[in-house]
Order: sequence, then C-alpha cells, then structure tokens
Amino acid sequence: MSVIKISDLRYAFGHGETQQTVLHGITADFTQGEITIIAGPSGSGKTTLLKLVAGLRTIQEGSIEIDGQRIETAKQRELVAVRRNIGFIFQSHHLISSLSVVQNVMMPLTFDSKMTPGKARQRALDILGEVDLSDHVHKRPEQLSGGQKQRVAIARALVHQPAIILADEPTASLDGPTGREIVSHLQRLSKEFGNTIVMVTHDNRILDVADRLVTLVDGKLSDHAPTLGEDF
Ligand SMILES: Nc1ncnc2c1ncn2[C@@H]1O[C@H](COP(=O)(O)OP(=O)(O)OP(=O)(O)O)[C@@H](O)[C@H]1O
Repeated sequence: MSVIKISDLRYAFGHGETQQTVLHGITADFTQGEITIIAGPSGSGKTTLLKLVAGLRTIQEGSIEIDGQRIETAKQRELVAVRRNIGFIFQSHHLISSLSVVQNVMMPLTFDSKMTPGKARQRALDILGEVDLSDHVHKRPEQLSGGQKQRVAIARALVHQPAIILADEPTASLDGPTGREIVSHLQRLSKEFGNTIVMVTHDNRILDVADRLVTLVDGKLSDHAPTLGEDF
C-alpha cells in the first residue's frame, strides 16, 4: 500500500535570473513498512525533498499525498493531523538542553489530549528501553555521547507511534559502528511497528538496511540497484 505518493513535484529556490530549480519533476511512491534510502550527490535536493514531504516547505508545483491526504490543498487542521503521523529525525537532533532525556522523549505526547502525564512518561521510558537508554533517562542531553543523543532523537521520533519516519542523515557526525547501531535500532523498530521509513544518507556503510534504494541526480529520482562500496 502506498503511504506517500509524490507526483511531478518541482521545486526552485530564488526568483528571476538567480532562480535555481532543484527538483525537476519527481514522481515516486513509498510503500507501507518499507525502508527507502535516498542517496545522491551533495546539493542534489535530498533534504529539500524530505522537507517538502514533511510539510516544512511549501509545495510550488506537483503534489504530495500522505495516507490519501493531499498536502498542497490541505487545510491547517488537516496538515496538523498529517504531521502527527510523521516522526522526524534530523542530522542535528534538536534536543532541548534544559530537559532530561525522558522529558525530551515525552514532548510529542504532550500534544495528545488523551495522554495522561503518567502514561506519557511510561511510554517514553518503554521506548528508551528499546534503544538501550534505560540507564540514562534522568541525564541531560549534554551528558550523553553523540550516538546516545541520536538514539534519544529516534526514541522521540517514534514515541507517538507515527506511521511514517523521515530521517535526514541520521548517522552524520557518528563513527562507523555507532552509525550502524543507530540504523539497526531504526530497522528493528520499523519491522516491529510496520513504519514506513524514508531516509536520506551519504553514508554508504548503511545502504544495506534499505528495502529500496533510490538516487536523486539532476533533480530526478530513479530506482537504483544497491552496489556495495559505491560512493555518493
Ligand atoms: N534555503 C535555501 N535557499 C537557497 N538555496 C538553497 C536553500 N536550501 C538549499 N538550497 C540549494 O538547493 C540545492 C539542494 O539543496 P539540498 O540541501 O536539498 O541538497 P542535498 O542533496 O540534501 O545536499 P547535501 O547532501 O549536501 O545535504 C543546493 O544547491 C542548495 O545550495
């Protein structure tokens, strides 16, 4: 089943003579429960594409449907509902330094009116256990290593059980083994909960976790047979 459907998506930065078209008509479907990796050269528009799907940039031309809801024509209320179904993991994890690990992970649940503080805390503790951080729940983010912070970001992205996870370079700034550990956690959790994951990466050491590998080159997306050792 198609969860994200992109049709003839075009996007440009700037205006007039300085206009730079980054996406030249992207058409793609992302299937439920699948991990897709988007690879491609630096500056090819991978982050821009992810931000458009996330609703963090306004669609200029073309369309994106998430769970049957058209994004470009959605009302504010409908967009909020769509975003609730998406977990974001970005390169810089944006953890709140004044909150503890468990409080950071509870954040997405505070928007859920049916969730009591006790239940939210228990849910956060459970997911922190899943990413092996049970011994660190009362620490502040600054007391954690880069890999541990990234695992907190994963826990926070997954705590409200979103159907879709968008990850932009989740292993950037991590060493090889730590990066692998991060994607293994993501892969395990996605298989457990059936999440659809779309991940942008330069890191060719993690390409094997993908069910599907696509490349973005010259503003176009194409399916790509994974070749180990290939450099992007
Ligand atoms: N806010 C912006 N204003 C103007 N141009 C931008 C902006 N953001 C990105 N660009 C340009 O759009 C192009 C695509 O950028 P984008 O960040 O989507 O690429 P990317 O494939 O994610 O790159 P990288 O792999 O280096 O992160 C680049 O040429 C970039 O310089």
